[in-house]
Amino acid sequence: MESKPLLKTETSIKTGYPSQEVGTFLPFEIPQGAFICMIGPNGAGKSTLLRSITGVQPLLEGKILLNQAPLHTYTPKKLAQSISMVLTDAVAVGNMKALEVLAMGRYPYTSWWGTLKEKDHQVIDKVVEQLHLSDLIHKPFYALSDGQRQKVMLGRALVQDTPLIILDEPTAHLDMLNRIELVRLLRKVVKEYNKTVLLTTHELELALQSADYLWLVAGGEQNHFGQVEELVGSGLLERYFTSEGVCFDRLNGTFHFVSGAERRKLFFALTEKECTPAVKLKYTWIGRMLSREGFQLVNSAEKAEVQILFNIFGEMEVSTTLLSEGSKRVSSSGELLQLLSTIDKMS
Ligand SMILES: Nc1ncnc2c1ncn2[C@@H]1O[C@H](COP(=O)(O)OP(=O)(O)OP(=O)(O)O)[C@@H](O)[C@H]1O
Repeated sequence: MESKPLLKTETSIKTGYPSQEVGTFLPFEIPQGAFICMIGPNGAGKSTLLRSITGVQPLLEGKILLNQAPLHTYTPKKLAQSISMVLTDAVAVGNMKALEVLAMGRYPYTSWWGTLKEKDHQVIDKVVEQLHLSDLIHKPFYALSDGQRQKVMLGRALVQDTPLIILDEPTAHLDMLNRIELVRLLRKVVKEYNKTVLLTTHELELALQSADYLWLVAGGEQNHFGQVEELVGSGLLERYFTSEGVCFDRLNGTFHFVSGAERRKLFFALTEKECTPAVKLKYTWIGRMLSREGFQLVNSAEKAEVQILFNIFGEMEVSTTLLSEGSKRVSSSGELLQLLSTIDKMS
C-alpha cells in the first residue's frame, strides 16, 4: 500500500516576497523515507523554497500540506516536532559543549524551563551512539572542526526527531571524505529510520549519485521535481544544464563544465588500440581534463584545429598549422595545457 505523502501541494504554488515573486512550482508529493537533493544556480530560489517549506516565509500563492494539514495551521512547537533544519552558517553557541548543542534539539519536547527527562536523555544517547559522537561531545563546540560540527548539527536534528530533516548546503565546508561520509550517514538516516532528508547542494554529481529525487530549481517557471532516473531519462537535466554552461554526459552521469570562452576543437586519439591499462587511464583522464577546460573534442581530425595523438608511452604529439614547427611532443597534462594555451593566443 502506498504510504501517505509527508509533504504535498494540491495546486501550483508561488514562492517569493512582497517585493518580488521568485518561483512557481507545479504540484508535488514528497514521500516519507526519501533522499532529495535540491540543485540550481545561485539566486534561483532554493533558500526561498526552503523558507516556505519550513513556514518561515509565507507563500504568495497556494498552500503546502505537511502530513495532510496546511503548514500555516501548525503551532511553532508542532512545527519544530515535524521539521528540523541544519544550517551551514556558524551557529552562535558561546562556550557550549557539543553535548549541550545536541541537547538543544530536544527543546520542542521539554517544558518551558528546558529540563530534560529520562526519555530525552535516551534519545540523545542513542544519537551519540549512532553517529559515533562519544569522543566529541565533551569538547567545546567552537573547538570542533567544520566536519565535526556538521556531524554534531546533524546529530541535533536527529535528536529533534522530526520526520523531515532539511539541510542547507551541508557539504559546503567539507573535504571529499567527509562529504562522502556525510552523504552515507544521511542515506542511512533515510533508509533505517524512514526520515525524509531534503538538502540543497551545488555538487551535481554527488546529488546524482545519492538522491532518490531531484528538485531542479532554476527560478521562475523552470522548476522540476522528480525521480533522478526520470529527470535524466527525459533529457531534462541535459537541457537544463547545457543552458547553464555545463555539458551533461547522460551515460556516465557526469558533468563537464564548458568555459564561457570559445576554445578550439581538438582531435584527441590513441595511436594504438592495444595499450596498457595505465596508458588508457592516463588517456581517459587527460580527455576529461580537456573537456573540463572547455575544449571541444571532435571525432575526426578534419574537423579539428589541433590534433593530439597519444602514444603507448603516454606521450602526446600535438600538431597544428599554427605551430611554426608543425608539431610538438609533450608528456604531461601540465605541459599539454601550457602548449594549448600558447596555441590559443596565436590567432
Ligand atoms: N528577504 C528577501 N526579500 C526580497 N528578496 C529576497 C529576499 N531573500 C532573497 N531574495 C531574492 O530572492 C531570489 C532568490 O534567492 P534565494 O536566496 O532563494 O536563492 P538561492 O537559490 O538559495 O541562491 P544561492 O544558491 O545563492 O543560495 C533572489 O533574487 C534574491 O535576491
